[in-house]
Amino acid sequence: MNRTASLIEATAEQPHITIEELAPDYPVIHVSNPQATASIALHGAHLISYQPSGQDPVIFTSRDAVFREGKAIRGGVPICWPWFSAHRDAGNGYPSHGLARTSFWQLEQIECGADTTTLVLSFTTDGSDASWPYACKATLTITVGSTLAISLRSDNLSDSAIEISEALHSYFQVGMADQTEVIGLQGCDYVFSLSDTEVKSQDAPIVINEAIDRVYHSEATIEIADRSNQRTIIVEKHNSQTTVVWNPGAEAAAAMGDLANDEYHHFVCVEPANAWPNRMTLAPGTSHTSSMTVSVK
Ligand SMILES: O=P(O)(O)OC[C@H]1O[C@@H](O)[C@H](O)[C@@H](O)[C@@H]1O
Repeated sequence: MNRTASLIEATAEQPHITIEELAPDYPVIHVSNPQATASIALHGAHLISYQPSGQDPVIFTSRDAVFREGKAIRGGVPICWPWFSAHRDAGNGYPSHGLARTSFWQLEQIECGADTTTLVLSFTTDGSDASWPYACKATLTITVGSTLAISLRSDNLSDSAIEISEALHSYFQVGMADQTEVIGLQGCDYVFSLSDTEVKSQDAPIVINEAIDRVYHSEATIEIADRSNQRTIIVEKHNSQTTVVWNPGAEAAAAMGDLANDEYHHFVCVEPANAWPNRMTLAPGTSHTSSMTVSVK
């Protein structure tokens, strides 16, 4: 039985769930409950849309996104795990942002409540991949309701300590990025991407009016003030000590085959993470869970 048929069978009794095959053997789980709709690709456990009732979509996915095994989806909430950004042996050509976002996950559980739908998905490594010779497990819990909650648990299943970095690489939809402020990182230290070592301090809310790629040391709640849509997206974090803010700007966007040229205007990535000085060291048999809750006001 292929992945789509298995998912259709496993979710047949679930009232909020329909399954669509976006590409051969590439299923997407659509959620529709009284409070919101959402879609999650089994590939990467990748949330590709979230829209609370009566609101514009909160999550952006490119109209040029590619849905194919081994290719990361442009937009949504890519799960960067078990490493964020370049692999520590980047010279080996290992993929950016970890193995999990370009692999199929397992659906473990679905719970349909009155107003919420919760999905639990997992991805396990057995140590056989040269880029990640460790046994560990990621468990992602996504709750779709009037708010969106996503938690990522990392379990070290091996006999030695493992260093893990991660991000919930969320693409938030905005009317116009250059009329959007990211508020909440004032006073925090940051670096320009992870290749830079000079630490700077953020002195004011961030306006997304040029290419930006900054990694902040911060646990703070973030507000994305979208002036053109007259709404604010609030990102609350738990056990996440890093926040990445990214938008490619015009030039880099034009070079990306899976992002239409004008689309960089319509999202900002605010990524709850544990990276940079906040990589996690998990002792054998231990776990760590980080999470975010997204709401709109
Ligand atoms: O193109 P990718 O692999 O999805 O990465 C997009 C961006 O993701 C951000 O998290 C990184 O800080 C950027 O450096 C990177 O360019």
